[in-house]
Amino acid sequence: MLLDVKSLTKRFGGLTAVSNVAFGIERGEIIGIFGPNGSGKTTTLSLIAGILKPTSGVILWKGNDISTLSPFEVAQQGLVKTFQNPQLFPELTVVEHMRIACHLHIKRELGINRLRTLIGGMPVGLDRLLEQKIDQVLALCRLSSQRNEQAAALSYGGEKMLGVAMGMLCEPELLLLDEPASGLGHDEIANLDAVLRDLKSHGVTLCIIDHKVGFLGRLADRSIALHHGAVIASGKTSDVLADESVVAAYLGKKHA
Ligand SMILES: Nc1ncnc2c1ncn2[C@@H]1O[C@H](COP(=O)(O)OP(=O)(O)OP(=O)(O)O)[C@@H](O)[C@H]1O
Repeated sequence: MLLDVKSLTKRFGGLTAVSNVAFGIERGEIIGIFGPNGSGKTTTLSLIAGILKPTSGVILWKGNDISTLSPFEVAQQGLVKTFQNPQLFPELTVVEHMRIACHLHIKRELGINRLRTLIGGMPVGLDRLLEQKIDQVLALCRLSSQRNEQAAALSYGGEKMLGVAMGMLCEPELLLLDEPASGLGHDEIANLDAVLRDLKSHGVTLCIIDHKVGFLGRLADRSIALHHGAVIASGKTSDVLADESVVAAYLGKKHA
């Protein structure tokens, strides 16, 4: 098991946002997390990514508890979270954003101590390697033709894809995606679907939260459904989406 979440609970004062959640992720799968607004999806991803600390429970990554690590340390382990709305610099180009995102890659490649020696400039060859890596990831994310465009010129879908591409430069083993399809049109969702399948075929394990049941229903091998912070169904995605309690949670009991 790559990731094993056990009895995960997060309280904000009197509100229990995540309640005793347990699930596992195997290498190479796409896992979907469904749930209506406020059901605890983002909180769960933020706990896994180290952005929030659990009130109780453990998060095992390859058997080691990572629940007390900082987001940076979690990312170094190979778990990277993308944001629903990536914070971009409007005047910087796509490729300049990618270069900024390379810092973690450099640290992993050379080790933190070696990074200190880079302040005076990169070792010969490393910059070329990084540019190659950037080109590969831009191609994978269908952003090559926009490499020299300013972020301000990107569509919303392009901005979100750049967020995914920047996450990919951290070389994730597990990429956590927070609502990658929200706000996207039909063609952009089809493009996203193709990119995420390509990432999977390149060996990246994906954990995706989204409201778009059609999109995630097609993509996710397995899913969990949350309601009021608790898991109400888990298993094969089609079974989870057909589950009576999941339908009731989304549409209200009288429609279920
Ligand atoms: N930092 C916080 N402080 C207090 N309450 C919070 C905080 N973050 C989230 N919550 C609450 O925890 C609950 C779960 O929120 P969360 O954002 O995880 O849900 P979600 O399923 O991702 O919702 P959405 O689909 O609307 O993004 C909500 O009631 C929310 O208001």
